[in-house]
Amino acid sequence: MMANVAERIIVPLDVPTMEDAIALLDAIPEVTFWKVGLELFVSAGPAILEQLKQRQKRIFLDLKFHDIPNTMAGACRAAGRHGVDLVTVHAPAGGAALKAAQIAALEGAAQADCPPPTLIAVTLLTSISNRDLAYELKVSLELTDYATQMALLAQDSGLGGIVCSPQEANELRRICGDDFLLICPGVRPTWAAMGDQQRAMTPAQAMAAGASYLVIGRPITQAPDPAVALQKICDEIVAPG
Ligand SMILES: O=C(O)c1cc(=O)[nH]c(=O)n1[C@@H]1O[C@H](COP(=O)(O)O)[C@@H](O)[C@H]1O
Repeated sequence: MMANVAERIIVPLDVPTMEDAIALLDAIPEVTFWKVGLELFVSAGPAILEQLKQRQKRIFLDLKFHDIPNTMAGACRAAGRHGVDLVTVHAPAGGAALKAAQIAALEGAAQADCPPPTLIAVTLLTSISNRDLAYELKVSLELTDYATQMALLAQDSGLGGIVCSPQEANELRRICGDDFLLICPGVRPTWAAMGDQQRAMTPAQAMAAGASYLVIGRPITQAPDPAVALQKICDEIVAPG
């Protein structure tokens, strides 16, 4: 039971250097699924992916591509060649870009003779509040309606899933069905600081809402003992207090 729960937690390597990343990998060997994001990929490059493969880890390459179709396709083709499990794009890039990205990711994987990644689209960043959406981004839809439209755009474009807040997960699971991956960041145990997350839920609530995987960073990585924090989160998911 515990092993299954831990396997559904993706931990981001949100650190500045390869050395810091390796120190984190060594500190929590229990983590099976790691996320490589913008900070580390820009600093360390694809070499970090090799480190993860050597350790037989699953890899979420989170570079959140958002560009015109031709550029998205090129980036996703290159990502497909890395043999990673998940790759992110931004849903508001539009249907043509998402479709081109999906086709190109499969082409890249075939060229490199590796398993194709699952492409997932960010619906609306979990750092955006209801108020930000309306007043800064000038989106007149209700937040859940907007996230739903982005999720359906991703699904209709052939992608395998989305990144969404746990607050929308219940509704998006109902609408998109059981075979669609819902990856949920914006996860905070009651004992952790919110930081810049605006639409968060606890790990147990996020799982109950229908998340396929939780992305949990600072509550684990900034804890005095990351392994203890991970265990505490797993315990809280199995037996919510
Ligand atoms: O695509 C993501 O992973 C992502 C999307 C989103 O809407 N919100 C979000 O927080 N993330 C990522 O999830 C991680 C959350 O980290 P913590 O806030 O430290 O738990 C970060 O690496 C973010 O880049």
